[in-house]
Amino acid sequence: MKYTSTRGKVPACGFIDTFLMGLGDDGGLMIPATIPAISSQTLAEWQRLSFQDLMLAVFSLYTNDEIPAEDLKDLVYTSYAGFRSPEVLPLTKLNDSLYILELFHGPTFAFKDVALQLMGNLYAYVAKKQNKVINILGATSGDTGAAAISGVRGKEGIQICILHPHEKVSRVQELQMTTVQDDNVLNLSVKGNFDDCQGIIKELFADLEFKNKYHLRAINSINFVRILAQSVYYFYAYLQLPEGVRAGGVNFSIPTGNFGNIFSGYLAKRMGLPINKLILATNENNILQRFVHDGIYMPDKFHSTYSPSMDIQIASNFERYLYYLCDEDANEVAERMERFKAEGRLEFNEAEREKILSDFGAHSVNGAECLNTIQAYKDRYDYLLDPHTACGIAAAEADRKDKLTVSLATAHPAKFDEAIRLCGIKQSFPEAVRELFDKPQRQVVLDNNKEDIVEQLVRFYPAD
Ligand SMILES: Cc1ncc(COP(=O)(O)O)c(C=O)c1O
Ligand SMILES: N[C@@H](CCOP(=O)(O)O)C(=O)O
Repeated sequence: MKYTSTRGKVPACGFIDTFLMGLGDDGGLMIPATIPAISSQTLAEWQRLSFQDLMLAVFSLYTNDEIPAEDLKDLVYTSYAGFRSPEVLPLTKLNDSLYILELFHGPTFAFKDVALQLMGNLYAYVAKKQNKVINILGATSGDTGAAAISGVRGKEGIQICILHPHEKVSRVQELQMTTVQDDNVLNLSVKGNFDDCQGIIKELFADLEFKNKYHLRAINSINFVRILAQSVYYFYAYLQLPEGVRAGGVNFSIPTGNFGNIFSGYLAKRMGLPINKLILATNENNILQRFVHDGIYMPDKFHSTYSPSMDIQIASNFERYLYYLCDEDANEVAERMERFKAEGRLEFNEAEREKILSDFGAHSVNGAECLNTIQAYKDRYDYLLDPHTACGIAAAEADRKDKLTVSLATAHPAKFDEAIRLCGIKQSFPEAVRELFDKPQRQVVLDNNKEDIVEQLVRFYPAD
């Protein structure tokens, strides 16, 4: 398996080089040159697999034996040993047509742990085996940062710096990141929003001299390994459904911000998983819902919402979908991304709009609908949704009512008690969350200014 970039200017490379490169060196996003096809017979054989073994089965189609099978097995089993559920990601039935896949049983209570525990171990493995310097640089609206830090804290040969938007993450998210005292962790709290943070790190990754001098590595979903690891749970959810129930294919509803999670579902679908529609749920930051319904991709005013992790305008992985929408024509993608940069919008033709609507459903959930959904599901099922998951559920109800849908629960409600309390619900926190409130914090607060951020990075990262 070789990997290439959506903009076509990166020479074909292998799995580990793709992992280390993160953002494509031509500014595009890395993707497999061909997507492996999973036959219905293979899918049937995967039925018996645990989540860990399914992860191994999927990864082995992509890793070119660059990681010996025994080592990969070790990495995978170690990564999920700390999850609080024996199934790792349990599937809960709410009613005959609605299931919830709980992705929040990892150490930081969000779906990001699924990929980032593994990526943390993989970085440590590559640092040791290939004697590589691993200086991770990431941007977060709250969850990626906490999960990435948890995946690498204290690990030899790895430094991690995470930018988060100052006072725009939940209290628990902030504490999860900033109470970590390990010397290999730096938290920069930037007076801006997530798009500002992501914009700065993308500029730094695109500056190849800086990227190479400081050995910058990515943990955000610009890194293809994030996408790949997340694609596995779509297979896992499907295989856990009773055969008779899933016979006509499955819809997935996905709370969406950076388009990484939903693109992982799209990858699973292209591999052959019988997915009918991917339902894209946004909050008021609804650029992606407008893209699906109006055929125009154009950022709008930034909104602070009850689901802060999805307060995103520029969705990184949109470019990966664009690549497939353009029939894998990298020159066309490069040209459209240039146009987007110059004009701030992209418009799609009739045929493309039809294609988009055949892949995705979409619903934008406002604050009242989000809180009403949390209240309704507490009353109806005694099930407490976090506000992001509530957006996914509201979208499933709006778009696919009574059609078999698996809704992804992307975070534990304890991370977003601000919204839960507004519903008049008092929840009890898991011990690992409760104890955060007594710990000292460590972070540097900065203006939204690239030079100040670079100054911090240069001081923090070992260079050549
Ligand atoms: C809890 C939660 N739900 C949903 C999302 C959106 O996922 P994505 O950015 O992959 O679209 C995020 C952030 O990524 C998140 O932290
Ligand atoms: N919601 C995310 C934003 C970053 O997304 P990523 O999937 O590209 O890491 C977060 O919680 O940080």
